[in-house]
Amino acid sequence: MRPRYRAWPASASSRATDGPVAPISRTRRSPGRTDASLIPGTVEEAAQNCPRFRPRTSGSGHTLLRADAPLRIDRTGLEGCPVAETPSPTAAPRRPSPLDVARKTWAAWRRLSPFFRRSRRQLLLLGALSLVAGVVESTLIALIAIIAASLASGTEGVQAELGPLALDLPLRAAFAVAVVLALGRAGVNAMLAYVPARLGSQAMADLRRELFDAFVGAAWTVKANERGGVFQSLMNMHISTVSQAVITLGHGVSAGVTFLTLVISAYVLNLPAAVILTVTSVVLFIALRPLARRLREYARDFSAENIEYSQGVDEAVLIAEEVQVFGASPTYREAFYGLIDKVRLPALRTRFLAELVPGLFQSVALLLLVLALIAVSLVEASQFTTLGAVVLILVRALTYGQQVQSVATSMDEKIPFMQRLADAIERYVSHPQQDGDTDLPPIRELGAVSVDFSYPAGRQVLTDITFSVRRGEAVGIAGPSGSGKSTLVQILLRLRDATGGTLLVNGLDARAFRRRQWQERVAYVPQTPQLIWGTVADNIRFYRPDLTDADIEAAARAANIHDDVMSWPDGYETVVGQRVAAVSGGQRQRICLARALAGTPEILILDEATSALDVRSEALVHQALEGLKGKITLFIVSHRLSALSFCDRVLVVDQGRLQAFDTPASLLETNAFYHQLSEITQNQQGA
Ligand SMILES: Nc1ncnc2c1ncn2[C@@H]1O[C@H](COP(=O)(O)OP(=O)(O)OP(=O)(O)O)[C@@H](O)[C@H]1O
Repeated sequence: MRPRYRAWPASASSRATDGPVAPISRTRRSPGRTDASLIPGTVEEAAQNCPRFRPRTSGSGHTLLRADAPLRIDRTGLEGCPVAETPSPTAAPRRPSPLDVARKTWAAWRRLSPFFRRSRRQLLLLGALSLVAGVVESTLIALIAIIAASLASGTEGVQAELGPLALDLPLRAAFAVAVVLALGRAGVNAMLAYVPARLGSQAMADLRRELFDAFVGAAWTVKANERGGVFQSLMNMHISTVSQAVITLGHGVSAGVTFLTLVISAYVLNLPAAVILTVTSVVLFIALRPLARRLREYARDFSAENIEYSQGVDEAVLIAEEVQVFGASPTYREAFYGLIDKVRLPALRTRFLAELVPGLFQSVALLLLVLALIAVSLVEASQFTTLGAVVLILVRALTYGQQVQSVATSMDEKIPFMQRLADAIERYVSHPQQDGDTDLPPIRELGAVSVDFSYPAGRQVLTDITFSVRRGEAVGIAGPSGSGKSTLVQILLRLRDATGGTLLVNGLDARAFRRRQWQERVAYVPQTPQLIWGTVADNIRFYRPDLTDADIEAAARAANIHDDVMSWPDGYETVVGQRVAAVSGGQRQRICLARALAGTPEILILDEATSALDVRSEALVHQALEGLKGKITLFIVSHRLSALSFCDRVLVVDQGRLQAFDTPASLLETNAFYHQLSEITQNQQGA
């Protein structure tokens, strides 16, 4: 029996399912699996581990698996494949040694420190400002305490021993100094509020640029394997969280320095009280660390579930039209609600612990403060004025101590987001697009010699493909579904490199040539080209500012879309985009053809660009291609005889091998696939 293939709806991954097919994309990780007969992790991972599955991608972009025998998938995994390595149930996990912990902490810091590198100067500025704020505040607090004591005792002036300093001021002068200090503190406070805000917004913009550049510069293989919604979630939620982390760190530096300054002031004023305060804070900080560790675990779950959720949201937008037409089925609804619920619990736990830890710190700290004061009053009952100042400074210092604790808690909450962002940037940066360093000459001849290709986790998709195409030829690419046509196109576009053999340009290895020049000279129209939100002119120009309005119009004429554009009230200024009904599918295809032609390419590749069009739209595109024939080299992937018979020669690919490369007329006589295609077409036309 021939194995069957079927596209898999994303929502299906969350419910029990039977059948000989399984998705390898858009599936969910199953935490906490223990059953040795199931593979924990994504189905993609399962496919890599399990010889029963072979992956492929359909023309519609779905990634499918072929199973040799019926199997069952449910939300916990994939039944029937052995776990590659089953950990021994008796082996107790080794407790990490303090050295391990230190090493891990250092490694984690080294990964995360780049996020803060650019902020270092401003963090130093914050530290300096906080030092000033701390000194001003402790002086002000001590002065208030002393003035209050003087007023209570009815003395004219203000006299006190402030550690090594002896204070002797008239009351008015003391009031004036206090007002100046209070205003100064307000000024420093404003700066302390501004610097972290600036830090955060700067970090957000820098990180967005860095992630975008890393993504754009990454090899296509990495981007093609990225699950939907991941990049969006990284760009939005993760970067926002990391920028908040930078702000939080700024507040932490500020609170920490102010705390230390106040503690030092307390040391100067009253040593025993200060010692007790320091010990109290350190003990508290250490006692609350386990809770903070738990918080970090919850935050990690929160980050992971958020990615899943973003993926679901992304998909909800993609299939909005179908859902509108078919209605949201209870199963789809249930799957989406499942995503919402999966985020809810980690969000609840994370928020609860994030609020609980600082609150606990404050409550316990106040209790310990009372105990500390009792101890101090017993030791130094005679120095009531300085004792009053110390009490106020201690209370204030505890507020900053609590802020430091909440900063630590908040950082725990955010670190998993930072780790994930660092992972993604590393993933993109470590797989850059390869580039050549030779200038690309005019392309006289493009060919392949013994080209093989295998996807990383899959079988060989192309085998020993050899052909050569002269400049100006129109070449069709035909073959059954899954035979490797789109993969061959990706190699011609240099999106993927052949795993064996060579793509040749004028007899030289294509990898030697600069990619930028390749991109300028080799254009592409995919099956479902995307319009960007903007005018028709923007869409044709597509971020190439050197293209003039005349170039845009010429390309639109060549693509047979000019007349349509001119019939719209705003002409080339008509706003189009993914969700604008202003253009039909055929017009969209021709706008994208114009986009491809606007850069005056030497090679144009169309991957089933007319397969979704009606006969009239297809005829208009063919008319456009007719005008290009002989001027540029054309590669046209198509299942339609109308498109293929227009070509000079057709490459017939079957099961990854080149079956024939000949003129349409000869293929009709000699090639079974082409002949069959012709018969089907004739039957359809006759029907
Ligand atoms: N990203 C991928 N990872 C693993 N295998 C893949 C991937 N993309 C495609 N394949 C496999 O490569 C084979 C060829 O796929 P390709 O999309 O090139 O075929 P095609 O001839 O263009 O098919 P169609 O006419 O249906 O679009 C398929 O069997 C598919 O399973």
